[in-house]
Amino acid sequence: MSTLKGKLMQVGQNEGAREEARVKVTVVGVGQVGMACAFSILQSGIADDVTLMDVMEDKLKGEVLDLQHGSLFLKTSKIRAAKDYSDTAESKLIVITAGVRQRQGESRLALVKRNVEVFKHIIPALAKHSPSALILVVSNPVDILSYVTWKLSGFPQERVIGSGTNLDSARFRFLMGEKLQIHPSSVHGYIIGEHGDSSVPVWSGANVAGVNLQTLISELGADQGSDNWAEVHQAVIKSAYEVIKLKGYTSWAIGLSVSSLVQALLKNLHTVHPVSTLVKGMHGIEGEVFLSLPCVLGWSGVCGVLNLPLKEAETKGLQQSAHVLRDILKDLNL
Ligand SMILES: NC(=O)C1=CN([C@@H]2O[C@H](COP(=O)(O)OP(=O)(O)OC[C@H]3O[C@@H](n4cnc5c(N)ncnc54)[C@H](O)[C@@H]3O)[C@@H](O)[C@H]2O)C=CC1
Ligand SMILES: CC(=O)C(=O)O
Repeated sequence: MSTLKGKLMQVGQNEGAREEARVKVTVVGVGQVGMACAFSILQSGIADDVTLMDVMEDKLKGEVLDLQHGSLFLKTSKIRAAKDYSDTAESKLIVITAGVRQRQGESRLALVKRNVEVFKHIIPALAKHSPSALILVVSNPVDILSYVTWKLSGFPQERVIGSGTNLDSARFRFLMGEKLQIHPSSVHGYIIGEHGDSSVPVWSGANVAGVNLQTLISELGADQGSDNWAEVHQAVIKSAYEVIKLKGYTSWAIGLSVSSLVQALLKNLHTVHPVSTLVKGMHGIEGEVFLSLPCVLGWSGVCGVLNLPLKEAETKGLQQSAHVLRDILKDLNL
């Protein structure tokens, strides 16, 4: 007997093609950050298939259903829940947000032991089912967990990317913009190093429309500066602590920032973003460590790392950041 579908239309020969996603993105962890990332990625329309995964089955089911009910307003043909790792197979990009988050006043680095254990479970399985994927790590401490992901996946370094200081740099540009009353997209500046307390502001490169701000105020960023610009970096460091104190977690800004990275990667944009990558051999850093420097992002992952002409104090700050992270890495038994 003919089905309603059969009566409604001539079914094409390649009917199954809708099932074959060309660009599949898996988001692991459907907590506050995972859902903000998933929502921003869906809004961008960049993926044909967004697959979500979590150990909390009901929460996962509920989140996926809720998103599916919004399909009418989206341009992603498949939104699904992964029952097991095989459902994540053939992902082009995997965003990892699984794990615990900071409690009020807790540092990102304090999460390391708990989240490394989570990663030991999930990374080998994800890598097995999507051996050609790019992995974008968001869980904290993101620099440490990017290194852990690189080791556990066996992937080449360019395919493991940490969201790193992309968010810190967005906060930096927002805060500088507030002081100058200019939109953040027109205020340029990078935070490099650890996504966290030892991050380094590159004051020497801060500019608006190519006008280097340190040529206007040479002490820009120094404690004794006229406008107290040093407070801008302090505010960047305090941002997460402040938001966590007020609402319990951070989510929207990281979701938007991850979505912009996902677009750079999947659209092969070759745009430059401060993300966490293996920096061994750069700026006098000898050991294997992931931290953020401006990277060119495209279809193959990190396509290049910029050689920033840093001032001496900035290089020292970056080396100190590397030292903080190396100290933690040496205690991990991977
Ligand atoms: N890199 C960055 O800039 C930022 C990173 N984060 C980090 O993102 C992470 C997630 O934060 P939230 O979403 O707020 O936490 P959350 O507690 O709301 O969600 C975490 C989710 O991970 C899931 N999960 C735990 N173990 C899992 C496993 N083995 N497999 C699959 N899912 C698993 C949990 O069930 C939970 O749903 C934290 O580590 C947080 O510190 C948060 C904001 C910014
Ligand atoms: C929690 C965190 O890492 C952030 O919002 O920066």
